[in-house]
Amino acid sequence: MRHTFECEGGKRQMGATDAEIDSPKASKLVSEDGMPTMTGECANQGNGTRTPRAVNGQSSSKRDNGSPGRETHHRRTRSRPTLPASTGPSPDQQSSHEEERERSVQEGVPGDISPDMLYKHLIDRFPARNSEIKQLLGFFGEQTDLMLPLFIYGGASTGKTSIILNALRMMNRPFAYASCRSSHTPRILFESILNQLTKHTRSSSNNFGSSKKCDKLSDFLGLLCDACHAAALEKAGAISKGSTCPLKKSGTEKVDVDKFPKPVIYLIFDNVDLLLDWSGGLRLISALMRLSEFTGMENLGLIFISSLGPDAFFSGTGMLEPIPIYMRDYTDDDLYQILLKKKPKGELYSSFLSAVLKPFSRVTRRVTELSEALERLFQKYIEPVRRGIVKPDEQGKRKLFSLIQPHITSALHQTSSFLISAHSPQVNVQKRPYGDYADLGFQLSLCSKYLLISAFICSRNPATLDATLFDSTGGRSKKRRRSSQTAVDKKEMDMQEKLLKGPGTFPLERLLAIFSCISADFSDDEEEAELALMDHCIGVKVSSDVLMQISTLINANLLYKGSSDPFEGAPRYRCNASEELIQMVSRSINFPLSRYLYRL
Ligand SMILES: Nc1ncnc2c1ncn2[C@@H]1O[C@H](COP(=O)(O)OP(=O)(O)OP(=O)(O)O)[C@@H](O)[C@H]1O
Repeated sequence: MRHTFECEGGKRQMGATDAEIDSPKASKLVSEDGMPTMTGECANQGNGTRTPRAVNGQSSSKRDNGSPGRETHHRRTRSRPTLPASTGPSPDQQSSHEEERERSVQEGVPGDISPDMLYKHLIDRFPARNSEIKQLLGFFGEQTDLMLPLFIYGGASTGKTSIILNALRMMNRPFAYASCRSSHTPRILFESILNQLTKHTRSSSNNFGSSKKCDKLSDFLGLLCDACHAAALEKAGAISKGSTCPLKKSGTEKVDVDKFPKPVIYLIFDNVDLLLDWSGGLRLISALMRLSEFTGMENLGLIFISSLGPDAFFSGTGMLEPIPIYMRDYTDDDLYQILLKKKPKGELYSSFLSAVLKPFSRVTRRVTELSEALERLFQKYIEPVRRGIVKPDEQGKRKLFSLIQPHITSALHQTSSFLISAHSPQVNVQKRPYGDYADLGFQLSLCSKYLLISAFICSRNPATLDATLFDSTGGRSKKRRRSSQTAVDKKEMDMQEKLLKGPGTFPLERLLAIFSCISADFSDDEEEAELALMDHCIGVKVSSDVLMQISTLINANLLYKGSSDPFEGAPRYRCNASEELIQMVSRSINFPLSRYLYRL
């Protein structure tokens, strides 16, 4: 089939996100000055030959040493409009986290940018991601280079989405983005992609409707071909405006587009791990992976973003796996660099971070959550400097630290309670006033409640006390020795230090041992059946049931499972729940928590 197009620049910005496109206010983003937001570009290969990308991520075109690509065409600078603070209500409205992310994506985008500058800008914007960014830019190559599907995976808030979207925006590549979190049915997912490719803005004038109704994959394939073709033509039109490009024609003269390589249209599917919970989700993702094959469009750049690794999707399916790119978790040093970057001229912030980051990063390692939690504490920290009571010199910093110390523990507790309520829809604490806690019907099973309490005890108490608190039959030792004043002082200091460090980690065996002790003594008639099951579970061989409950607690972010210790070889766990929450859980099952907690 031969296609023709008119050599005119696109009138609107390509690759707008769900939030932009679906928002009633999105039209503002498109072209406030009535000018096209795409830059005039000219493909470096005007001879119609395509450049397939090598699997190692390097385009077959030559690259500068250490740089992700080579400048081969001219770009015009164009300022980009910023996303409004609130995108207003829309059927596809994204969560505040996603809105924040979209805003960050829009941050100062230079227009006329070489691959070297692009790389430098990205590693500056996203510290601790140098190698991943280099790898990614290698896969993108030039704008007409074909790309194998990419599978970007890693933990929450590791920059997977922001880095991809930032890179594509800065390269001014055409793309459509859909998150399976906000687009929670196949229909919304398909329509969101089509809306973006066809520049359709949902607004009151079209009753917030999509460009096309599309709830079947077969319909999507057909409509996607047309939408991508239109987007490619628009991009090629913009390319043809470059003065040295063989595509350049004057006015509205028709050009045979099949003679020239089509620009790659990138389709980004975010949070695809959620597809595993959709009925037929696995089939859908395997179809999405093969979109190029099903539509016959080789110029599709498919990018899948997931918090689960490829094994969760492709293991044993016989499917051709996309190229995996792993975004590793951030270390404390990485988090320090990232947070510091957000505070220019942050000398005081640097010493503040050195003092408090460690305990907070044990509660959450998500960049946005960490920076929000620390910001509140930082305001307290610098208050004496603002009021002129303390000077920001070395001595002053020590004073500031001693002043902030008493606030750290409560800030940690506040943060962990807030995060638990935010991450666990079942334990919806923040919507209830404090007095209602006792009435909250926890959706946790009895077994999970005991496990959670056991985890809290493990995290709170030193392991050396286990033998004192729990005797071999599961009972509690009532013996208590009187302590001297010095011993009490030492204990107090130890305890303060422990609280400052945040909840401690423990091995699975310790959790199960304490679980077995505390669950043995407490039962009533109503709970007998479940406890009987528990007794069965905690026999010599721990059944997979208990392990499943543990993994549920991990998924709800109530329990944290670390990576394996290189010496012990087994992962260590930590309880993320606040004392307030654990007390609530204990009350709900009449468990005498205070008897088991190490206090002075
Ligand atoms: N290396 C980094 N430097 C600066 N900011 C970062 C970095 N990594 C993540 N962030 C910030 O963290 C926030 C979350 O990032 P992003 O949404 O891209 O992560 P994600 O891995 O896609 O998360 P999720 O899996 O939850 O969707 C964004 O505000 C982003 O700017």
